[in-house]
Amino acid sequence: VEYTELALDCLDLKAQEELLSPPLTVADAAVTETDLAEELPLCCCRLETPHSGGNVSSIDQSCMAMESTDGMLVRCQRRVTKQEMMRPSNTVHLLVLCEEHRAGMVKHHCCPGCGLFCRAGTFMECRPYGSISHRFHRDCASILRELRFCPHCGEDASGAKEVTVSRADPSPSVPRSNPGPTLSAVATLPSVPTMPAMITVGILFPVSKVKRGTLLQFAEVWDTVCILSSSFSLKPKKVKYPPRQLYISAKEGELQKVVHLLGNMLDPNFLMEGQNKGTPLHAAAAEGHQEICHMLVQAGANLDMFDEQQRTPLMAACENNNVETVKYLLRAGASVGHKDIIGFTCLHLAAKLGHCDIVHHLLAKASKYINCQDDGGWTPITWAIECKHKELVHLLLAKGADVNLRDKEENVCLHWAALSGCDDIALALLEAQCDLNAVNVHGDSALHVASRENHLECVILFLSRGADINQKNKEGETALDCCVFGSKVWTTLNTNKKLTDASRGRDSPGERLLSRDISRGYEAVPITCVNDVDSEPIPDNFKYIPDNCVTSPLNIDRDITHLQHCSCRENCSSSTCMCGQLSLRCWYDSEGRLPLDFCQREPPVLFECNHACSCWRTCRNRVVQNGLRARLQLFRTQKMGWGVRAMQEIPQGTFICEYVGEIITDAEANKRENDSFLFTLDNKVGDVHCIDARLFGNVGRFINHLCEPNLLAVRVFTMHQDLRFPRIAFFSSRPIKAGDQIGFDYGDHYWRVKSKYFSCQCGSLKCLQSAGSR
Ligand SMILES: C[S@@+](CC[C@H](N)C(=O)[O-])C[C@H]1O[C@@H](n2cnc3c(N)ncnc32)[C@H](O)[C@@H]1O
Repeated sequence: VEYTELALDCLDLKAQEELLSPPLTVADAAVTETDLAEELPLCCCRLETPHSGGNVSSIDQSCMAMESTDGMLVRCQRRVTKQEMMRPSNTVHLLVLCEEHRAGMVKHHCCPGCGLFCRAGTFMECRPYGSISHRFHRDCASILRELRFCPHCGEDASGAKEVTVSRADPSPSVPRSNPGPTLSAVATLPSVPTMPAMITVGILFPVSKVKRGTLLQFAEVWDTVCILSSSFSLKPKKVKYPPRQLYISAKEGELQKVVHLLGNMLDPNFLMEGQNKGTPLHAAAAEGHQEICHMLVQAGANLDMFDEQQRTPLMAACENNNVETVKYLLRAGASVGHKDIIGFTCLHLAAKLGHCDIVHHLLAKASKYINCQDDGGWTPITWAIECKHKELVHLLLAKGADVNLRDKEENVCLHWAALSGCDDIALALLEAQCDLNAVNVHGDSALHVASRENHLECVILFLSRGADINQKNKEGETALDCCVFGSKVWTTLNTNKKLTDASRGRDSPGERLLSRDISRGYEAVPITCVNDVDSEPIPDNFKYIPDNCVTSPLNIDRDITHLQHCSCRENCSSSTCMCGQLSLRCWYDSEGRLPLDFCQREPPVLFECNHACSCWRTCRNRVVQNGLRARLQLFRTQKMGWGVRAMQEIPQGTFICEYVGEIITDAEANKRENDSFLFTLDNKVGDVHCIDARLFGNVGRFINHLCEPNLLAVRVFTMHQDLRFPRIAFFSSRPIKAGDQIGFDYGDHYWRVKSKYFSCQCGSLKCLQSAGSR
């Protein structure tokens, strides 16, 4: 046997094709190239297929075997004597072989992964029956590793050893301790027409040499693979691969194989059984192979395909902290807001695992999901707290995470910090206005939780910030009752209780929490009720409702065909958005606020996008319909009965709440005895109607008149556009500080009527309606 090694730089691709394509193309064998692919990875080494006629003669036909010999690709040139065909792998056509290579097949010396004869070099060898050695390449076919059995005999491959076979003596094998470089079955071709018995046609090169760090253009790689694969007759569309191969190659990072398989029309959206029915894109994203992700996307992979857990490829990349892949998928348009089977978004996954960079990129792309709740009501920051990812907690706080959102058990973030015992996280949460006295469904405050968990630092922090030592949960237990008797926590709580009880006699009665949520969970954020003024109990002479209601029919026009609607395909914020040409003009900025120059003297009527629009439910022109988001508290005022105050800083233009009640006719309003909760829908169209919040209402019914108002009432239409019935929405007319009472101007007409009975108690130096000012 002679070997001729050729320098790579003398290759001429056209000559290569001419040289090798004709003898390696077995056109007549196509009929037998059937379902063998389905049977892989077990070999067909001893399966002979009679040639089905045609013009191949033993005189002019040379052997088609290809060998891998010490990293070189070598092709046999011997004459064949028998017209039987054999198939070493499903990656190659049926081959006519010389006697020596037929014998090699029978000995299982051909790798079923790539179809090369394992002549010399480093291979895996399985010896189930002592003498016969079954050879295959360790990294050649990922399917072999995946299935973990010898592709020749099906025996457990854990017994297989890596061996080095010398060129001179192919039979003895030596176990290797240090595996050599990974080989992939791709070769380049020579241009010299030398025809010895064996001819070297190129070198096998490691997959790792594939260009990294840049996204290869599909066409570039595809061309390369088409040319290279011609050496094996791997002509696109002629070989039938199992569809799962694409998933496996995508997972293994085999870029060129992926491109080749895509060229063979393997479905990029194939759902892989046993792998959560993920797609190849899931696999590549999970492993961080962004070049492969790109190839798959180019070939039509669905970016937002769900697996069995309803997770997308972006989620897989986030979970595995593959920052570059996440960035690629986001640029390609993957959706950030998808939820999996337990309500997790990408942000939840990244936050739970403490992947700061990923969270940062996700928020840069779509900050609106920062407070998205999973099926347990947990937001990304809840997970970050629970898992003690301090840096991430600070990042999420800086990006505006809401620390007072309640989970399904009505815990706020502080409860979870108390449970995890992270006092520095707890401190950051208190600085971010997390409610220290919030209680969950069990009536437990954060102090209860920290005491029960024996977290001394948290207990000290909460007490120093004024936590109520005497607050009882639903079992009637105080924090002191929850901790271990005699522990340091117990001593601390006990001392604090003695001091608190001793000072109680001197001080005025403290603030009483009358309700942790007057909306009974109907609003997205709870509205607490407190009284530190008198003994008045919580107002219970009305029914809290989140939306307007009727008690007799009013025939509101809800005909969908009567709705003005937009045709925007996106979120109504682009320069091409057509809403501006309709009454649906979007007034809201990217934060959902009215602009600073919004006309407060005569506010325009707002039309938000609706269900007849083409835009998404998440479009920018929807704020009031998304409901109350500001943190409010019902409190007992000194002179105006109940009032409402802000529990957070509120920038100008923010939607605060709606004035909700029973919609009635003007005639009905005139009949009603108590007019304290009437709001006239003075809309100048048809009959006049009012909203009466006396019997049915929301938090808006408790908002008092202020002569220096910080609220502005705006008429808004959302899901219907019957002009007789606008919704009344309050927006902040100036910045509001946490703790400030909120109020609007009841109007001169109101005070002309009411001043006979009482005067304004707003307490402002600029009060216009007090007894003294009239
Ligand atoms: C819509 S309710 C507001 C909630 C009310 N404070 C309560 O306790 O139910 C309106 C009533 O509140 C009282 N009120 C509101 N603003 C006031 C003000 N500036 N001065 C005095 N009373 C006021 C009046 O009794 C008025 O009829």
